[in-house]
Amino acid sequence: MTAAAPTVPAAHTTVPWPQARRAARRAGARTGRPTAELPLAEALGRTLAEPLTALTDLPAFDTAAMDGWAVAGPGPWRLAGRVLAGRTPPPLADGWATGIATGAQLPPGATAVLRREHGEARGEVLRALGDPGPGQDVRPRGQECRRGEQLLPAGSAVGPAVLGLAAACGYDRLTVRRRPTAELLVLGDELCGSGLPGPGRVRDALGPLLEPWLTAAGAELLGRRAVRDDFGLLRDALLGSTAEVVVTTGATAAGPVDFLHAALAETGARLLVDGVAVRPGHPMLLAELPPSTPGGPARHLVGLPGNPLAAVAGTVTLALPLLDALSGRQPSPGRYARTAGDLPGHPTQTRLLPVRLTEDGPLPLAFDGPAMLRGLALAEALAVIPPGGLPARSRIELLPVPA
Ligand SMILES: Nc1nc2c(c(=O)[nH]1)N[C@H]1C(S)=C(S)[C@@H](COP(=O)(O)OP(=O)(O)OC[C@H]3O[C@@H](n4cnc5c(N)ncnc54)[C@H](O)[C@@H]3O)O[C@H]1N2
Ligand code: MOO
Repeated sequence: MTAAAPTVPAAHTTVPWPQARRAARRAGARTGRPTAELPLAEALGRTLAEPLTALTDLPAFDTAAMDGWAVAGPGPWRLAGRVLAGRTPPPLADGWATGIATGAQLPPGATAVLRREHGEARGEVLRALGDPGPGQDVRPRGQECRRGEQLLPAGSAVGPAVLGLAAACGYDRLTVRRRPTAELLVLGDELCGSGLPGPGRVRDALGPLLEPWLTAAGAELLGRRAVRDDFGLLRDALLGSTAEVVVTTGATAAGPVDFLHAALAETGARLLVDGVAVRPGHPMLLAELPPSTPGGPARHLVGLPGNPLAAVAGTVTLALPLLDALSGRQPSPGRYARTAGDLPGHPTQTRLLPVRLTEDGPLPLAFDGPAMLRGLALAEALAVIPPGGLPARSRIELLPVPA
């Protein structure tokens, strides 16, 4: 039998947009995160749980920076042998030179590298076309870092460059934050998961959009479920989810079958954000769910409005800052640009506008209605227009779009 929904008004104690974003970050930062030690390739996209400290001097030995000759003392030199990369060379006595390759270890006693194009070898004698000063074209041991030196702080995102640096200084594994688990619940009887939309039927656009976006934002997605417009089914879906972050779409407003507020009240959830002064997306919400096991970690629910661009606004405002904090990432300083012309705003609410980025500044795109994705699909950012709008040449914040 279908459970009757208790009457819970969508209270919508609307907060300013910057405050909502901060609340989401704070909620995630309060939650302790377990760590995992993973092989380098698996650490990609995670966050460092500990500072990255050099395990060795870099370079680990005095290295030839150019192809040519390692020389000891001033020239001309007597020439003997050669050193290739990967070998351990014997010492070089004063007045001697030996052929050397870029990346090879400098022989003990060598004072510089003479580039091939700067020297002339005749038989066993090497002359310089201009004497190399001491240390010329040598990368001295420890030039980039010393063993034990901190290279990156905890909280740094692990991208390909961090993997390269970690490998260069001797890491096989990295200690990273475990990814927060997430589940996506797509609400709405009118939605269909395949084929053409028809009379009264709407294709679920948010499942395909949010799944990869949340994953790219650091979540380990446990699954996506379609939930019918039924109070009991929604309540049970919330109670049954084990995810640390439950993301719902739709049912945030006060329509006849918008059961999200009622279901949250029934599960004992605490609303942290209930309505935000932003267009689109104002009915978005953030709640703290009771732990799925007594004493377990805090869980959260992000309620995204059903209108697709409003859901995108909810994602950048609440879901991404929450996932960022849960992933242990340091707050990013943000991206900014200068506006070309005036950008009109809402009198009291922040506007989030899909824009293209041009040399002159961000340019608003057409088809930016709350139910539309056509503008967003061309957008390179969402521009943040504070209440009242922005005059030309203003600094404007840019938020990420799904990529
Ligand atoms: N009386 C009022 N009505 C509404 C208000 C309001 O302030 N007073 N706010 C409007 C705004 S703004 C939004 S946004 C929506 C939010 O509604 P819900 O979160 O309850 O979402 P639904 O009613 O379930 O759906 C709204 C709309 O979006 C379509 N939808 C839903 N899910 C999907 C999906 N996965 N893929 C594509 N499209 C989806 C749905 O079919 C509806 O057209 O409320 C307004 N109403
Ligand atoms: O917040 Mo609703 O976002 O505009 O359509």
